[in-house]
Amino acid sequence: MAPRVLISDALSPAAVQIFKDRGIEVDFQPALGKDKDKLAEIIGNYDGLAIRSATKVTPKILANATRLKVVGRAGIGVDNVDIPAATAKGVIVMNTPFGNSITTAEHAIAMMFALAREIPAADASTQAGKWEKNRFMGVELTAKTLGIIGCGNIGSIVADRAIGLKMKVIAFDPFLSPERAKDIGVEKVELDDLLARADVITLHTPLTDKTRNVLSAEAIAKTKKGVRIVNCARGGLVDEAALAQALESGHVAGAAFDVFITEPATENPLFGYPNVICTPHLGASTTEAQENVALQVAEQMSDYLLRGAISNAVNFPSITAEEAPKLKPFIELAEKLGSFAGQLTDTDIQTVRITYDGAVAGLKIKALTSAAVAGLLRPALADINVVSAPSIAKERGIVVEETTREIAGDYESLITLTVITEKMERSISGTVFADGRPRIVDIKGIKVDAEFAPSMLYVTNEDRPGFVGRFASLLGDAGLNIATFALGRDRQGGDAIALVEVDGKVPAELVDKVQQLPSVKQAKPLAF
Ligand SMILES: NC(=O)c1ccc[n+]([C@@H]2O[C@H](COP(=O)([O-])OP(=O)(O)OC[C@H]3O[C@@H](n4cnc5c(N)ncnc54)[C@H](O)[C@@H]3O)[C@@H](O)[C@H]2O)c1
Ligand SMILES: O=C(O)[C@H](O)COP(=O)(O)O
Repeated sequence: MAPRVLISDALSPAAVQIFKDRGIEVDFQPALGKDKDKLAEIIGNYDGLAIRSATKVTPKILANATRLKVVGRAGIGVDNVDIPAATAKGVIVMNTPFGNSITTAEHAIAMMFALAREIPAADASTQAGKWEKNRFMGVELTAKTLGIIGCGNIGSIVADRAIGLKMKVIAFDPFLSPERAKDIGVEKVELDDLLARADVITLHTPLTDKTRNVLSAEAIAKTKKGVRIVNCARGGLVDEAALAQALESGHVAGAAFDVFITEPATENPLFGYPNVICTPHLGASTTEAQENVALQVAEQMSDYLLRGAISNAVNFPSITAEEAPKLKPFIELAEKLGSFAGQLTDTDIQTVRITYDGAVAGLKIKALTSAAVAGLLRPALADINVVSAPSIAKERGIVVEETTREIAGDYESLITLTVITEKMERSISGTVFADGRPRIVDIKGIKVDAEFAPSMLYVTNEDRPGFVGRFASLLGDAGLNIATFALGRDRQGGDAIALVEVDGKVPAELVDKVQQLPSVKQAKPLAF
């Protein structure tokens, strides 16, 4: 069945065409994002959801999203998506981190000019027939100091444009390296220094617990009298009420805001001041940027839904379209090794150790580890998948350790999964043969050679004569046909393992009977 995607925001129709061209069914309902009840009602019909900032992907929406595999944000900020809830549900969240950066940087520069020359007010006055030539006295930007808070993709483009305008650019960004600052021609400063020196301050950070109210009343009080403030990043970076007071007192000469604490902003403490300019979250709204982000998100979502390739996901490592087919059989192996161990482990798991030997060590092991953990926990938690597994393991206090050794041993690639509980430590190893099928090659240090089958019986016993005959008779008496039979032992008369593939489900009574055979230590049905 072809995957189905819902576009619930005003994306460029270019996205619709991409989905169609890739063979994906698409519903384009650009106003639906604002109707959360309707969205919750229909989201269960879709494998993918493409959004901008109007659609809020809440736990309630996700709870109804039974088929959803991917949320694609045609833009940068994913603060309208509950990432932990999406991850817990196994939904990939991806964005397009660069497609609208230039456009947004240009909006910030436009806002700075509009503030410096009071263009909106002058326009309104002129068109009202007033010709107030003496009312509007602007400031020149050349040689002024621009303070950038957050000098990432957009901040550094703003810096580049401002340098072109002959401004002095200073930046506060704890993650900006001195080398990068030098490369882009900005002076890296501390926040207080920026506040004291900047004639114009522009914000370009995401909204996090650390950046919320980065321009608080206290910070605004430290700014230069006559400062102008531009926010084209996120509402909440500036304390709007404190800024309104500073505008009132004349300490701040003007403010230009594209983003607000509450959006859509129909009322706001900043509204009504003559020296405030507001736009309705238009930073990314140019034909070019919207085309970029729509095309990119549709390509990324299609690649994931059709080929398992992951790019720009905020909750999973990237997997390219070339890597995806190489990873696929090892993801299956890792998940099945995890499942094997999970079906045999009844007590609380403390640690999972996964070792990658040989060629597999060169692949994206994060994805393989996630698959192994998903397989391991699935017997206890049916809904888990590779996306949600790491966070669920963390939540349960399970330590996940990974080791890679690129030198191959007996096999070109080998994955060994070790589960440690309070009472025991159990390891199982597997590989992928040339036919692409995963095999079990070692259980608890005992060599075996078996495929993972839909119905299996796993038996550990003491290596004594007579076991195989009695065991096979019990299966025969129960009318259960043996498809394959793998045996292994650590030494003559030591510990032995039988891994048997059978046609049909293993009845519980049969498991009890096998368990009672002399020399049997454990009998357990397994399903893959
Ligand atoms: N108005 C719009 O329409 C619009 C459009 C695009 C992006 N945005 C927003 O613009 C913002 C910046 O986007 P970007 O693509 O440049 O992001 P980015 O991740 O490239 O850059 C963000 C920068 O902020 C810095 N930062 C993080 N925490 C900080 C802190 N505590 N103090 C100072 N700096 C800090 C980071 O180190 C990084 O360099 C985001 O909030 C994004 O959502 C808005
Ligand atoms: O984070 C972003 O990309 C911007 O805020 C743009 O949001 P929009 O797509 O709703 O215009």
